[in-house]
Amino acid sequence: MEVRADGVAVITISNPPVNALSLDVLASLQKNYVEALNRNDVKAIVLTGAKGRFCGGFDINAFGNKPKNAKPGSVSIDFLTDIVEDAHKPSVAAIDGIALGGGLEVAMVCHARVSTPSAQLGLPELQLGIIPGMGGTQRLPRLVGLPKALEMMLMSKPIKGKDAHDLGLVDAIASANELVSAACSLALEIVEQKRPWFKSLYRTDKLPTLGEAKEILKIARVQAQKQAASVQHPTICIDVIEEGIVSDPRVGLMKEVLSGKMLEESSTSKSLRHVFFAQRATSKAVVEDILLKQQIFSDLEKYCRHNCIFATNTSTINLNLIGQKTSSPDRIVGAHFFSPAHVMPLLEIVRTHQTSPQVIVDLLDMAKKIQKVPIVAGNCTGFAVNRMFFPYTQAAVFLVDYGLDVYHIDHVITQFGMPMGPFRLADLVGFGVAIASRNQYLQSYPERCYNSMLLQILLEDNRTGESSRRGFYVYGDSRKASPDPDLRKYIEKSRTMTGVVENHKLMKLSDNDIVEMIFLPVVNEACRVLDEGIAVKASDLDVASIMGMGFPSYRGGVMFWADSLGAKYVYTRLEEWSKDYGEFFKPCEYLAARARQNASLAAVVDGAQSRL
Ligand SMILES: CCCCCCCCCCCCC[C@H](O)CC(=O)SCCNC(=O)CCNC(=O)[C@H](O)C(C)(C)COP(=O)(O)OP(=O)(O)OC[C@H]1O[C@@H](n2cnc3c(N)ncnc32)[C@H](O)[C@@H]1OP(=O)(O)O
Repeated sequence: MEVRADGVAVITISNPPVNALSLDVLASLQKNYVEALNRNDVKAIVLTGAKGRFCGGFDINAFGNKPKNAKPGSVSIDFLTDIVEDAHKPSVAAIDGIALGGGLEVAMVCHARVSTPSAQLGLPELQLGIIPGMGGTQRLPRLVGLPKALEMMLMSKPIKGKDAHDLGLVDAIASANELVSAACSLALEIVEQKRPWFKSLYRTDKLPTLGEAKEILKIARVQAQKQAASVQHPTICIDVIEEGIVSDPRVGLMKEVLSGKMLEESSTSKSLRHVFFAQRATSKAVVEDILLKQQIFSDLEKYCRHNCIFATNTSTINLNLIGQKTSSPDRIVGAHFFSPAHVMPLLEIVRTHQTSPQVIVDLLDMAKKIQKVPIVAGNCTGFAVNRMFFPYTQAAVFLVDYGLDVYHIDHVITQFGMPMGPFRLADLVGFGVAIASRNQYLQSYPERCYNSMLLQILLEDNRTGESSRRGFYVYGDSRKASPDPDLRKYIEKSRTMTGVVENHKLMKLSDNDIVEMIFLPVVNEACRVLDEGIAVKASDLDVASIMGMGFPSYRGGVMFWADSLGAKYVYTRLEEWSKDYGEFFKPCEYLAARARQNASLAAVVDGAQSRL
């Protein structure tokens, strides 16, 4: 929320890629609204969406995952109607891109709407086997008339902003650049009583007489029965609309809430929501299957132009293998996005020895166009970021195997500045992915992997991380991670299987020692990445660590931070630990050379030839 000098509070919904109303977003929207309504420096409110999209509706993932104790109507009635629509300050929706489902419903709760001409406005809930559940069944007929509202809802048919303006659903049209300022001006005109202050729920000027309404609804029922006899939600939608016209719009709101809750639990809605996501999954991450990828690139080569770039978002398959069935190795390149791709800014552009410089330059250009931060990496298991960070979790698990507490380690690493500790991250990534990646590194760098049984043991007991609500932590309804006392038995089993016993020296490590035992092996591997030419320069690895792994930017990135300790100090610590705990900590030659010359890790020094 931003409060402008003219007294308008602009609240922006931001939840890429479609600004869906997740439970967190709804809670945040309500919190910001209450704050705006209470602030003396706020006269009016404008609600808009980030990145050219107002809102794609309620978060479809949230269906079936709502808090068990959620009061029916808490959003539709208590918040949207009683707080927003009945507020003593006007709200205006500034709509660009999309206002669909709950997104349009929230816009209709506002006292006016400004839209770009091409925006899509609609209530497509029936495509998901449900009905609008934030007041749309009551407000849409009162804004566009009953016949048009029935068509938009029963056909799930959106309309464009310019048509919505003709219908009276939208009060003004503006270009994308002028949208928010136009909405602010309109809001202030309402405050100054230069424009009417409408509450959509109570408008009647667009409604037909009761008799006409009953006739229109009767015809709609017949059509709904003809078009979709095997499902009930279209008829229920008509019943809810009718309730609000025959009785009272607030009674209609409650009927909408209760009907929506019942439909949400129906097998029809569960099936249609599955189809919604399944349709989008068909175009997805082709699995990490080397033969399938080889075939795809071989087929693409037959049909694409001679200068078409063949990029793959692989994170573990050797690129040289992917292009094996093509005669265009110069056009094969890796484009490794970090999950979630629509949020994480980093893009690893991975070249083989045969990738042409032009392809690299073209991808660097594309990266900028899609607002990503590119780093160029060489082709090896894990490329640059995942390669240098593979010791991160392994070092943390090593410390747990030898007696340290999982939750204390996560706390220390979070205090150091990471967004979350290695064990919370492992839960988020999921143990299946973590084990698959570890096996790749075991295969490529066996001499310096620490191979614990802990993850495997947890996975075998169906503890897969956050997705199964049990990993290193346990997870409640709100995704809150809580320590799990049961974890101890898995750690004991892991120690027994690997013959490891608690180490009292390690158990006395200071917090700073814990940070260094986890991050200095990462620095060591980053030095190898530089030594092998996988990364072009140390500062690229600083950017990669910050943007790919969340390393604290105020420490300059992983290599800059290591330089603040000094190559000699880093070398000495690793050398000590390798004597006590093995090859996992053994410092590489690149680091040794710089320690000898007390040089920066970014420096090119004589006498330190790459072993490649
Ligand atoms: C505070 C505590 C409260 C507790 C109680 C809460 C009670 C609340 C009761 C609410 C009742 C329901 C209210 C409402 O009426 C119901 C709805 O709003 S249902 C949703 C309605 N909206 C839609 O149906 C729109 C669906 N989406 C689309 O049509 C298209 O995605 C699009 C928006 C037109 C964009 O199209 P494209 O650009 O082609 O992009 P994609 O389709 O590929 O989508 C991109 C990406 O986004 C994901 N996504 C899209 N829409 C949603 C969504 N609504 N929810 C979640 N995710 C969505 C889509 O899956 C893609 O994901 P990816 O494949 O990239 O992972």
